[in-house]
Amino acid sequence: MERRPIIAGNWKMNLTNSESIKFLDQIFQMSLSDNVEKIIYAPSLFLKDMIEKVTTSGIIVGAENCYYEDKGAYTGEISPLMLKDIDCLDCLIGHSERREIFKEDDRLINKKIKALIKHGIRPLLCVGESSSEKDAGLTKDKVKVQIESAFEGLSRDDLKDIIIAYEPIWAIGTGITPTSSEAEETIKYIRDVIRGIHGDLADSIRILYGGSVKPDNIESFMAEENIDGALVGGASLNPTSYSALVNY
Ligand SMILES: O=C[C@H](O)COP(=O)(O)O
Repeated sequence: MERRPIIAGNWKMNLTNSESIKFLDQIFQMSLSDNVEKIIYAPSLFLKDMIEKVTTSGIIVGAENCYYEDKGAYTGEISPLMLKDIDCLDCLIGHSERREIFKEDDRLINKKIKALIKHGIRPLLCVGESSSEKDAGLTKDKVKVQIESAFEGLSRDDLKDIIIAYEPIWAIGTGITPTSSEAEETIKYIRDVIRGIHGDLADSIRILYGGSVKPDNIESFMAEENIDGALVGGASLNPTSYSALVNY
């Protein structure tokens, strides 16, 4: 099945507001492939300005995180309702930095996915193993549990637009990556896990690879049958390298 590739940037806590606007001004001058879906997940503070600015550029702006309640006494959090109100219809969920530093577990991530879907916001769910889990041969067990817990209580129709990113934690920001065939093997396995839950949804769902993706290695990942794109941290912060990734 034909799946449109996605190149998604995750800016994390890096650029300032003025740098984010400068990034967009620069990228608007560059020619970007229409064959690729382009998403930038940005800090919540900049989302409204960025969404107003991207208009017809073909770039989608998403949030890096959100809470699962609509409103209430949750100091420091933002809700899916708030995202929807500013036309932010994409959100990263379960990034390993959220899981590790902010102690988010699979149950919380499942609640967040349900809340996003309820509001018509498309989640991009991150999964992946740590270095010690990899060394212990637990990669497949880990991603299976993460996918099954994230999908719990959700129908095939609920999940039709979800995007998955497989990000081995040991590859994030390290310059070390699995080979493209190792990433392909795990991503193919994730597709099989999805097939076990929701049948042929597995054929249409887009699964990205993330972890030290750069303009000089993107092609090898994109050449793999089951890898539908990349979730990129560091190399998405600069318009020149982000555009090189989009035009891989
Ligand atoms: O969400 C993106 C990933 O954490 C990858 O980050 P990186 O490209 O800087 O390794």
